[in-house]
Amino acid sequence: ERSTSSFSYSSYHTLEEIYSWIDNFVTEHSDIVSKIRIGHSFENRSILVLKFSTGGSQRPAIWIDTGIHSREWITHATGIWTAKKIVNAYDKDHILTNILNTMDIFLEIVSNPDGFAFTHSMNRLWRKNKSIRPGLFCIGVDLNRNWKSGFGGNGSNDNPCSETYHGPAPQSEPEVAAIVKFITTHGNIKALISIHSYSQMLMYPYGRSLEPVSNQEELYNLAKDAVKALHKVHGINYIYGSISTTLYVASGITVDWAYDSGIKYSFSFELRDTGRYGFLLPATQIVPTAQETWLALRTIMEHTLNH
Ligand SMILES: CS(=N)(=N)C[C@@H](Cc1ccccc1)C(=O)O
Ligand SMILES: [Zn+2]
Repeated sequence: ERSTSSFSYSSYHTLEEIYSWIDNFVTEHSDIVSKIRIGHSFENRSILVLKFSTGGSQRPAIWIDTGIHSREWITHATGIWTAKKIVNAYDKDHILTNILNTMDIFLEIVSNPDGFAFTHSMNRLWRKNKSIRPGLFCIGVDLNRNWKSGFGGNGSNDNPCSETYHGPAPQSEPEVAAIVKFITTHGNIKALISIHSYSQMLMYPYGRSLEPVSNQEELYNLAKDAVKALHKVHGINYIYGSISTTLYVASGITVDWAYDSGIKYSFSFELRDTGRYGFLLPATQIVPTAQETWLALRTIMEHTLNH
């Protein structure tokens, strides 16, 4: 259909539905949103990023990705709701308006399109991408272990059949290479937020080691403020801290690469829930989850704007 007015923000959608929503959304809000194709997936699907901008050129920017793990459907749904929230909040919410009057926001909703299509067609719990290589009879690389920083270290696996298989080399996967190229070429990304599910956690680097990052105190306090803002909405509790101390050691991850590339405000969310439904979170929780997550995202973006 031609407009987003019939699109349900409280339902899960297929890849095709999301891509056509993106086209309609950009058409309807062309004054503030544009679509950028930053690359293609292993199976040659387009990798699309929404750019929110009120002017300028090469403004300092915020990067947000959802759906790196294809089975984490709540993250794509939260990304879609957040896109709609940004266009509705501009000129109404003074914090978001201040952010967008100075910075751009880049939002990649389907960061693993091949895996996402596969969760709809064959295997709802598929996590990795769908890359295949001669001589290997297992499919897919974990796109949250394929980054250069700490590549191949503890908390990643060199077995292609593992759910945390890191791939043959850093950025070997086109889905990761596309983001690296975009962020490196842009050169003015000030914050990166990579959204996963589930566990209800807000974390920052490092994952690869227990060593604290240089601005650990600042990130800890920012995470605390963000989690407090989130809690106010529906009373949901998040824990927060560095990845390695809060969850487990994980190597070759998005936020470690971002941090080591100079993006000092790098965070990873684990959205709802804590295990009752897990990856199969009911659609009735999409809007509540997105509403509370927005307050945490806005807190991080506001801090980035002011520092
Ligand atoms: C349940 S899950 N796969 N989203 C957990 C996710 C935790 C994590 C997030 C960010 C950085 C490092 C590690 C992962 O293992 O990739
Ligand atoms: Zn994940």
